[in-house]
Amino acid sequence: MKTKRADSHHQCIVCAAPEQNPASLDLLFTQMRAQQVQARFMVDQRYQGYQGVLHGGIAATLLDAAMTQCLVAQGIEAMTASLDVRFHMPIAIGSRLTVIGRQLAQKRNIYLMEAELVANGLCYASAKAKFMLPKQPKVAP
Ligand SMILES: CCCCCCCCCC(=O)SCCNC(=O)CCNC(=O)[C@H](O)C(C)(C)COP(=O)(O)OP(=O)(O)OC[C@H]1O[C@@H](n2cnc3c(N)ncnc32)[C@H](O)[C@@H]1OP(=O)(O)O
Repeated sequence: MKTKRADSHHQCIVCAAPEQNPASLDLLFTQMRAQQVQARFMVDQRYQGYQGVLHGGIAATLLDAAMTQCLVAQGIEAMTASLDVRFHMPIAIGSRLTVIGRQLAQKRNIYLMEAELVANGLCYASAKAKFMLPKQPKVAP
């Protein structure tokens, strides 16, 4: 089941429709099971850092987004409180990635999440993160 583009982040750099944000990576997540989502991402040369290699910041953004979207799909609009990324192998321009996010646990108001960037059955990057619901409005007035 495709997840809806939520009103809370309709101009999101990761998942907005291009008419809402021309710079969007235009990811569309699918809910695979209760606490897991995934999306496909074609690594094109706009996203490179070192020549021919996906920029690590973009890889981290994809991982963060998958975990966020896993919670959003459950109606939980939480903020990334901490993010620990491991870059296992360089990701070549031209790769077709599957971006997977899943929930591991909830401890009080903290959601423990993990995510992976996978291609050809190999995990190129992974992350663990903690998400929290903000007590205050998300952005300072
Ligand atoms: C494709 C889908 C895209 C969807 C939209 C895109 C969103 C993508 C995700 C993001 O990028 S969100 C933006 C990046 N993140 C932020 O801007 C978060 C900024 N930080 C905050 O808003 C707050 O610090 C936060 C909500 C994380 C926590 O604020 P609180 O006021 O609720 O917590 P507080 O600081 O009072 O601490 C409460 C408890 O949580 C604990 N805590 C806080 N941060 C923690 C942490 N990182 N890890 C573990 N514990 C933590 C803290 O120690 C404390 O423990 P105790 O109750 O035992 O004293």
